[in-house]
Amino acid sequence: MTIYFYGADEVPYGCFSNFSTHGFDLDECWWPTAEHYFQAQKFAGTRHADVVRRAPDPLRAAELGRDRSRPLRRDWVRVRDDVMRRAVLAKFRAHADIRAVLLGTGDAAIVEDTDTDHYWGRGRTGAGKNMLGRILMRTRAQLRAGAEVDDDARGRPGRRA
Ligand SMILES: Nc1c(N[C@@H]2O[C@H](COP(=O)(O)O)[C@@H](O)[C@H]2O)[nH]c(=O)[nH]c1=O
Repeated sequence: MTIYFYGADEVPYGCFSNFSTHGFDLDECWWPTAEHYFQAQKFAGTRHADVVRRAPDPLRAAELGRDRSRPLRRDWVRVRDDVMRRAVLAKFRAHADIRAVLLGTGDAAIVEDTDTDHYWGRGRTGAGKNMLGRILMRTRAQLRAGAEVDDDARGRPGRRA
């Protein structure tokens, strides 16, 4: 089975979108959405990162992050997947309700269903890299493994893969 998502308002999988309003603490700051965190990291270490963090909504954060009149950090292409992994993990760690939605997808494939993004999503042809979907699936596996560790720590038998 494959789960497709895109719009943040879709039920039940809109919470997989980086535009969903599920904030979290990371790097000693509060981030209103994963999109705010992701876009701000393009300018990490500069004042503009904080401008992006304080954007009124994720769409504005994305606009600010995509504004190429501001220089991107030089290592962006190398670090962007890790930035996205950290954002997605922090988001799902912070919210039990959406963590349950993610864990409830079992082993289904998760795909960001966008025509326009061939890297984070499936892209126009469907052959896109789907990095956001892949990161969600990896996060799901990490959260599942973490739950097993917690079970063990409380002396209960943990499920093992
Ligand atoms: N969901 C969603 C988008 N997609 C998001 O855009 C981000 C990639 O940005 P960039 O690497 O700057 O092109 C990433 O979080 C991807 O999931 N873009 C939008 O304009 N609207 C939207 O509703």
